[in-house]
Amino acid sequence: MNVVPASSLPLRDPDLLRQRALVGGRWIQADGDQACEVRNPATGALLATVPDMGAAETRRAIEAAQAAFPAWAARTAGERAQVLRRLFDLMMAHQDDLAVLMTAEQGKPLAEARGEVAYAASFIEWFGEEARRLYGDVIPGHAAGKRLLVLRQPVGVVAAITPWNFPSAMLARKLGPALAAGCTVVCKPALETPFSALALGVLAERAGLPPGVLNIVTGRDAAAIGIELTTHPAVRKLSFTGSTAVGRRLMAQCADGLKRVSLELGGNAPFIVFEDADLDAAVAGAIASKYRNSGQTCVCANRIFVHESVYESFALKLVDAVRALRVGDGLAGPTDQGPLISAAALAKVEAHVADALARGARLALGGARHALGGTFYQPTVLLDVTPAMRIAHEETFGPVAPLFRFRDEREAIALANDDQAGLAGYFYTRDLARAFRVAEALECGIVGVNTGLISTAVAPFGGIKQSGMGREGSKYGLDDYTQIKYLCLDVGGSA
Ligand SMILES: NC(=O)c1ccc[n+]([C@@H]2O[C@H](COP(=O)([O-])OP(=O)(O)OC[C@H]3O[C@@H](n4cnc5c(N)ncnc54)[C@H](O)[C@@H]3O)[C@@H](O)[C@H]2O)c1
Ligand SMILES: O=C[C@H](O)CS(=O)(=O)O
Repeated sequence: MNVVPASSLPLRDPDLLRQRALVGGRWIQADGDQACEVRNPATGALLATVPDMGAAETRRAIEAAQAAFPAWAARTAGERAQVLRRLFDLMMAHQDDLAVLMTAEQGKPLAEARGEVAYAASFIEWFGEEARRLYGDVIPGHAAGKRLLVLRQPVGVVAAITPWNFPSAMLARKLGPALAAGCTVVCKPALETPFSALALGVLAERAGLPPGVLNIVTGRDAAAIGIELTTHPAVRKLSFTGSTAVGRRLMAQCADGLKRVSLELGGNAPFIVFEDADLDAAVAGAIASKYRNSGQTCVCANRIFVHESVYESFALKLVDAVRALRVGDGLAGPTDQGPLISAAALAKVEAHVADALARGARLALGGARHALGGTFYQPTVLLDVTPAMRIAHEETFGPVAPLFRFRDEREAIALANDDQAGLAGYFYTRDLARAFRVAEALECGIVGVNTGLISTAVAPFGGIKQSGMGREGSKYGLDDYTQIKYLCLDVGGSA
């Protein structure tokens, strides 16, 4: 097996590239020493391997997390906060190496990868601070001598399953609140992108996280690992980020054990350009929202609705901006767009474009595989798209901007809400009254008004309808990892 030696990646700290899983504070192989290959999606080169684990190793990871829970939960909030602060500092100190690992395994531009590392680290920082403010309540008694207290306690062992598109941030968005609350974690990263998670495991150890508090299992049989994570009685909560189909299945698997579940699922974000919009700002917002991570983003603009009176001028401006995007291998030089994660992802993008063109859409730019080959796809703009096309109701997860027309505000809202997804929505207008009307009418969990970038650790991130439940980030993000305990004390009547 011609494994690309770790030294072939420009890492200052090669130890961050781990080819072992983390269970109970030990870096281990799979029980049968079998391993999975991980390849660079930009070049197809073999990067390294990770253990091909299954139910047995996952069970041991859960047992390690269970054993570590009492001591970690008993640490003071300040002690947990200090460990999280050290982890934040280490992530930022190793930002460049973590970004190289991410671009190598996921393909995103290096600048975006650096940005994701900082974004991921901000969740660790934010929840390290929030750990100290995990307040309860004292409630005025309902009867003489009664004293009522409300405690917020950690839920216990948390199973975290994360996707490949933001391999560091999607894990940190769970690790931050879970560890801050006093929970312990068993994480299963996507097989396409395990190294970002494993590198976080290395830094967590260096930050002083005790053995067994964070466990990371890898393997090609996600279903087998998932069944263990969703049915083992010691797991009290599942936090999942990924497709709606898998989220639905995992929620069902958690039902028998009545495990707490939070789901960050698929999106189909509308991006509405009203007739009074600042078109240059709207184009900049559309580029930022649509083409970030080559369109492989849950909150990216998946449907762009433009008022008929500005449709042509917006389309011309957008095409000019998309034409300037630099496509390439993020480790070979400055780029704005990388490869898609897999051949299957490429096929879905091609199918959406073909279906739209077959049903009457016009191609304004792109529309074919990129000359770089592999899974690179040309940044694409489609015109005259209608709700009859697949691209209107399926998450494309690729660099394709489909432009729809609308006549008035009522129609725009109806078109935007005509979907089972409800994660993010965006619109551009200069009218303040309209901003509130439309923001309140959109059926989604996150709304960007005159901006295409909404993601931050300080705000609640999550969707409604088929886009999931629960929120990650913000003070609300702790709710998913804590449970309320009510104490009723009878301290006796007056002296
Ligand atoms: N809402 C959000 O915050 C958010 C963020 C990122 C991605 N996503 C969504 O994730 C999807 C893309 O990511 P993906 O392709 O990795 O999604 P996916 O659902 O295929 O995989 C997500 C994770 O689940 C694992 N998995 C797959 N089948 C499983 C099973 N049966 N049991 C246990 N684990 C299983 C995968 O190995 C991976 O780790 C898109 O739909 C995107 O919108 C949502
Ligand atoms: O893909 C979904 C991620 O949540 C993207 S973001 O970076 O959090 O916006």
